[in-house]
Amino acid sequence: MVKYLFNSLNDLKTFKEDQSVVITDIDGTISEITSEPSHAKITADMRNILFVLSSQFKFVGVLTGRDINDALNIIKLKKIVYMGNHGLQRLKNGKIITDSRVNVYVPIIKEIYEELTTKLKDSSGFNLEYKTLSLTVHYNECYPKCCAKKEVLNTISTMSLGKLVKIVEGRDLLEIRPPVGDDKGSVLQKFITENNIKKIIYIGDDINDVCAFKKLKELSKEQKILGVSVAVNSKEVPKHVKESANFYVENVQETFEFLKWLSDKDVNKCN
Ligand SMILES: O=P(O)(O)OC[C@H]1O[C@H](O[C@H]2O[C@H](CO)[C@@H](O)[C@H](O)[C@H]2O)[C@H](O)[C@@H](O)[C@@H]1O
Repeated sequence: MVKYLFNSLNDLKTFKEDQSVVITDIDGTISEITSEPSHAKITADMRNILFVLSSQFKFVGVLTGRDINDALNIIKLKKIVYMGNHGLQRLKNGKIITDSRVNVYVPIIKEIYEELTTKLKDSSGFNLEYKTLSLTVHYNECYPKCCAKKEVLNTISTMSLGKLVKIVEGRDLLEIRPPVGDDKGSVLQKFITENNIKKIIYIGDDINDVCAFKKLKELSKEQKILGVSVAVNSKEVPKHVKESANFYVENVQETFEFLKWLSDKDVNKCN
């Protein structure tokens, strides 16, 4: 049963130590949702707390559906771990490493982007975010949203290249991705194994974060790690997303409060 995080801080004191890891999603988790994706940003306070935590903890990182350059532009911190395009891109020693399995799909994604742009140009509200390795079709400005989603799915089904890609639903969006690569759960698991992580917190708000929540539960149950997941709630967040996590906070501001609490070494201030 998911618990309100600020009633459960005692359970989380064990994470206030330098071997801990915090990985977070970006949109809706550490940055407020904006109707135009390119307007998303994090506050100076949020940036500061991520910076502080990155010098206290083993790792602090973001695992996002955004292109990694976009994530870098939003976060603007050198010391943290970046995993972009749902883990298809990673930043290592200042260089972007791309999962080589996607190379063959790059021109396919581009062609689908161009075709969709043409086919959806007379329908109002769609916003196409081209991310080289994937493509996001936002319909948050369409009305009704369910029809917009159907329109995109129907349009892709008429394209010959449509059969070669994977379509994944997110918060008022459909993502067109290569059929290779992993979900956020498998990406997180790989990261945990590669870095011998024993204590990890994952924070997210979207359907795509559920795999990460579930993976941490599974690995914790097998006693491989001590992992907790935190869902950032809002009226747009589907109930099952919140219920898949161990804890929830009510909004992005509470994510910040939680990160601040984690960075505070004085455990007596916890409650
Ligand atoms: O895994 P995430 O970091 O949460 O990435 C998921 C998608 O986030 C972005 O879209 C979401 O945020 C936008 C800005 O607030 C908002 O306009 C949109 O409705 C949300 O779905 C991003 O633009 C996508 O590329 C990511 O896949």
